[in-house]
Amino acid sequence: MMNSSAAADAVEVSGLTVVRGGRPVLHGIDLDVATGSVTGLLGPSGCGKTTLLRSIVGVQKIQAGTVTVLGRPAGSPELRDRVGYVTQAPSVYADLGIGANLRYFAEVLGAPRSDPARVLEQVGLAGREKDLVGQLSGGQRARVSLAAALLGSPRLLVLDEPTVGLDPVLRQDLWQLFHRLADDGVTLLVSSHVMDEAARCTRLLLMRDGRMLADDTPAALLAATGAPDIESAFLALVSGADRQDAGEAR
Ligand SMILES: Nc1ncnc2c1ncn2[C@@H]1O[C@H](COP(=O)(O)OP(=O)(O)OP(=O)(O)O)[C@@H](O)[C@H]1O
Repeated sequence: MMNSSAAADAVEVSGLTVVRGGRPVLHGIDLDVATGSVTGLLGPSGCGKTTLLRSIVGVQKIQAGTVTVLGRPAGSPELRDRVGYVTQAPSVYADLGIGANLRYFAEVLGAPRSDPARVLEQVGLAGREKDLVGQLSGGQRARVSLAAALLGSPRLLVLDEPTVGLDPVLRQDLWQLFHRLADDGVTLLVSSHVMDEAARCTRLLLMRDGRMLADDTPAALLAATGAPDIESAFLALVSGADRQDAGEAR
């Protein structure tokens, strides 16, 4: 079914179950990501964040459940230029310059010719078009990958740990960019295992062991747990879940 309402959720996941390498990795996940939100996906390493993002982008084989993105089944051809995805590994060519990379991806996507200059400005790399990607720092390379994902002005941006390896000033710049994009109606789903980034999100999904522990605003999570920060709130939710599991096992 096609969503016609602008207020509809950008992502709707129901009963999502994924098995990788013969092991269950996601156990029947349900979640919605509101249009125009900056939603943080947080949880410890290995809890399934990347697998969930891959399912939303449509590159992950799923065993059960449904994933609907901008009103279409995840991975539909119509979503190709409406969803931007930045993986943890840089997805740009090391032996090409920044400008050549962006012009190539813009051509493939059919994005406007003015887009490479626009996205370079957005990620703070204007004037660096000629720099070879292979000679950039890790953080600069990550920003080129982000710039490539911004080509064609996608309506949903799925970013897997986009701020890893960035200094605090760049991290702040990027979070400001995320909120400017959200103000324009773009939806951002951003994974991180750094809990101090949580406060920058309008909504948080807290994950553990392939299950969703919480889906709420940062303020509501703090209020519900009485914790002073998101890291403590997460730990409180984990010990609550453990107590519940132990109770059910008895
Ligand atoms: N290609 C693969 N084949 C088999 N199992 C995999 C594969 N990739 C990931 N897994 C397993 O799936 C589980 C979830 O991994 P995933 O990468 O989704 O976690 P994550 O929360 O994104 O971790 P991180 O924060 O370290 O990136 C892990 O137990 C991992 O070992």
